[in-house]
This record gives sequence, C-alpha cells and structure tokens, in this order.
Amino acid sequence: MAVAELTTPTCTKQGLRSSEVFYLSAGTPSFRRLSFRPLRRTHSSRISCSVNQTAQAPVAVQTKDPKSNKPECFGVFCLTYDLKAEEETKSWKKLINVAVSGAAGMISNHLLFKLASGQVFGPDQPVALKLLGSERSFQALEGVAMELEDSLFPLLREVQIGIDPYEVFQDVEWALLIGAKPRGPGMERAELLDVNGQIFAEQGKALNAVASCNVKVIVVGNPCNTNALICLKNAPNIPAKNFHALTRLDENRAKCQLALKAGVFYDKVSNATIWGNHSTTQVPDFLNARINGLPVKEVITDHKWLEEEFTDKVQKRGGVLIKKWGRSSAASTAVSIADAIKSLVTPTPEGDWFSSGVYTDGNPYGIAEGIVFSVPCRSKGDGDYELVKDVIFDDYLLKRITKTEAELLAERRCVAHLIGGGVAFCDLPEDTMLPGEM
Ligand SMILES: NC(=O)C1=CN([C@@H]2O[C@H](COP(=O)(O)OP(=O)(O)OC[C@H]3O[C@@H](n4cnc5c(N)ncnc54)[C@H](OP(=O)(O)O)[C@@H]3O)[C@@H](O)[C@H]2O)C=CC1
Ligand SMILES: O=C([O-])CC(=O)C(=O)O
Repeated sequence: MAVAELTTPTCTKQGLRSSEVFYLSAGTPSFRRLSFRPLRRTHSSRISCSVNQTAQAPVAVQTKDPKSNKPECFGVFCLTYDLKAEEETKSWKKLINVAVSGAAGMISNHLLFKLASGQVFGPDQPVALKLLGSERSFQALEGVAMELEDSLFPLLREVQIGIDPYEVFQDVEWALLIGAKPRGPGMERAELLDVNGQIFAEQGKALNAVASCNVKVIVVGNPCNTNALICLKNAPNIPAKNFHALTRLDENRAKCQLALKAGVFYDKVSNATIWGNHSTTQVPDFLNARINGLPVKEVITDHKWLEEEFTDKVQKRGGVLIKKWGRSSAASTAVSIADAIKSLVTPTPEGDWFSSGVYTDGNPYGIAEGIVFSVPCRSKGDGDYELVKDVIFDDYLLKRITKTEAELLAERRCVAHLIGGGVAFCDLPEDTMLPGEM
C-alpha cells in the first residue's frame, strides 16, 4: 500500500509542570472517604517531547481553595492514587489524559462510558477524563461524573469537571471536542460558522497554551471540518496534522448501505472513503471501496443505484434519523468517535484504510491546501497517520470532490477573521446542510 507523508511541523512546547497538587473538593456532596491511599495525581506523559519524567514524592491532600478557578476533581476521583504504588498492575500503561467538551451532551453520554471502560484505548490503559462544560451545564456535568463514579471502572483513575478550557485542557493527550451550538430555527449557516468558530478559536488557543504538545484533537461539533480548521489555526504550536474532523460516522453509514445492497454483513465491506466535508456535499466513494475484497462495482452492478440512491442515502442519513428520533445521532456518533480513536491507536489492517477529515497541506490528490478535508488514512497504531496514495478517480468522483472542496473553500472565506485570514467574506455557493439538517 503506497502512502504519502504529510509535512509535520515539530512540536515546540517543552517542559512539564514541576508538581500537581491534588485536592479534595470539600463541597462535593458525593465525597466519600475510601481506604486506599490518597496521593498526588500522577503526571501525564508528553508523547513526543524529550522531557525526562522523574518520580515524585506524594504530596499531602489539600482542601480545594474556594477561589481557585481549577477544574473540580470529582468525588471518589479526588482519591486518586499513585499508579506506581503497590496496587499498580504491572501490565498497565502510563495514565493518559483525555479531555471531552460538551461533556454533558448526548454524544458524550455514550462516549464517556466507552472511554472509561477500556473499549477505546485498551484494557491496559488507565485514563483520566477532563470534562469541559459551561455554567449552564455544570450541574449536569456533576451528574455525569456521579454516574462515572457509580460505574466502578477500574481503568478510570481521575475525573475532573470544569468550565475553563485553559484548566481542563492542561496536559491532555487527547481532546475530543464535541460541544457546539446547534443551528437554531432561521439561523443562517454563516452565523452558525461564526458562533461555533468563536468556540473553536478559543479552544484552539487553550490547547496551544496548556495541552500536551503532541495532543491529538478530534473535532465533532458541527460544522466539524471548518471548526477543526479554526481550532488548528489557533494552535500553531501543535502539529496541524494532529487535528481531525469526525467523518467516521459517515464512513460507517456508507459501509452499512453497501452491505445492505450487496446482501452481506458489513464486516465484508472495506476501503470505504468519505471525501470532503461532513455535510450533504460529502462524497461516499464506491469506486475504491471493496466487498469481500472485490471492487464494489463488480459486486453491485446496479451502478445507477450507486450514483444516485447510495450517495444520497449516506449524505442524508443523519436527517432521516432526526425525523424518526426527534434528535440527532448520538449513540452511533459515539461509536464512530471510538472507532476513529481506535484506528489511530491500533495498526490499520493490511490493505485497508479509514476516513478522517485532516489538514490538506501536502496532500497527494490535488485537493486545495489549507482546508480540513476527509480522505483515506492509514495508521501504524502510534496515534499518527499517513494518507493513502493509491486510490483511483473517475469523472463522477472528481466532479463530486470538486463540489465538496468548493464548499469548504467558501466556509473558509466565511471564517477568515478567525484564522488570521483578514476580513471574512461569506459567499457560500448554496445553503448546504449538515447531514442532520435536510
Ligand atoms: N461529526 C459528526 O459526525 C457529528 C457531529 N455532531 C455534532 O456534535 C455536536 C454535539 O451533539 P450532541 O452531543 O448530540 O448535542 P447536545 O446538544 O446534546 O450537546 C452538545 C453540547 O454542546 C454545548 N453547547 C450548546 N450550545 C453551546 C454554545 N452556544 N456554546 C458552547 N457550547 C454549547 C452544550 O454544552 P455546555 O452547555 O456544557 O456548553 C451541550 O451539552 C453538535 O454540534 C452536532 O451537530 C452530531 C452527530 C454527528
Ligand atoms: O446535523 C447534525 O447535527 C447531525 C450530524 O452531523 C449527523 O447526523 O451526521
């Protein structure tokens, strides 16, 4: 499988904070004294920074300063203990810090329990969850944390809740950015881009200032491609390559429709790519996809169905679901976020690939640079990825790719003021929709 390397800027942030104080949140009603030793929080590792981590003596438990703006450690998770101590499981890896924004929302309500259970990062990977909410969602965030407590996940070593991204993103190695303002009735897409853009510009700045220098960022909140672009442009110290817009749900939807039409179970469908924007211009690629290892077009000979119904079904699947459910896909989105992470932390099966919205600089397909565009990727399982080069194009595919590319370029013009690109000029070609809006 030929792959293309993207240019990766070097990670410039250096150094670890010398110590972290761990505190009991005295006001937390669910605080319970447990029998294990309350010690300092263990340091997170900065994956690619050449910084030596030294073991540190436990520090005394402190009462939270009521004036402190720090995120709250929550209930039983304030009683974290040193993983190097006697109870450490020898086979466990070093704790990783995972931030989730929109943590009191519907998608997070499914995702957090997957992250905490070991289904995503693996059964030997302890995790610390840093949950970002807002003043309006703070109580709900406490409710989420209480449910996490009551789930008794062995791998879940810490939970913090907070409303300040500069605190919540401290040292995180993964940031799953889900929280975003939904498009309200009568709201123009340009307005949605601007309102959400402000959120992602701020979160990009916060990640740049306090996250691990090699943090991996998955933007879910819509419009996710352009939000991811805004986020990365506001985080110049973090490699642009580390930012993803979630298009894995679209890939999973495409696989399901191909399997249904071919009369096979969906594990027989591989090499499915979503090109472009997570919107109704997205391009589910049936030219390169395979069923039982054969090109889709050899297995599904009804090419009219592929070009018309299949494409339309995948593009609008989210909207059809909203009509049935009365709300947008939450569980399947959470599953697809888990899939997206697993695809980066486990080696891609030989010959296969996965879709992700990534920064286009240096891409081998001739797609415009400087946007976040979904393409086929492969990973060695180290959190990084490469672009798959040996894909084929025909006129149909190229025409569709050009349309979704034009939409993303127009979205970029609309948010120029948020990405250091001067004055914004919003000339969206047509009022294209999120998958859930049709
Ligand atoms: N890329 C993809 O494949 C998919 C993306 N999505 C998108 O994911 C996002 C979250 O969906 P879901 O969890 O179902 O939504 P919910 O409405 O359940 O939760 C989203 C969270 O976003 C936060 N939020 C709402 N308004 C604002 C605002 N003005 N400013 C900042 N944050 C806000 C809220 O958190 P708080 O109050 O704490 O700020 C809320 O908890 C949406 O943008 C949705 O369109 C959904 C499905 C698929
Ligand atoms: O439009 C939405 O909010 C939901 C969405 O992205 C999808 O279902 O793919």
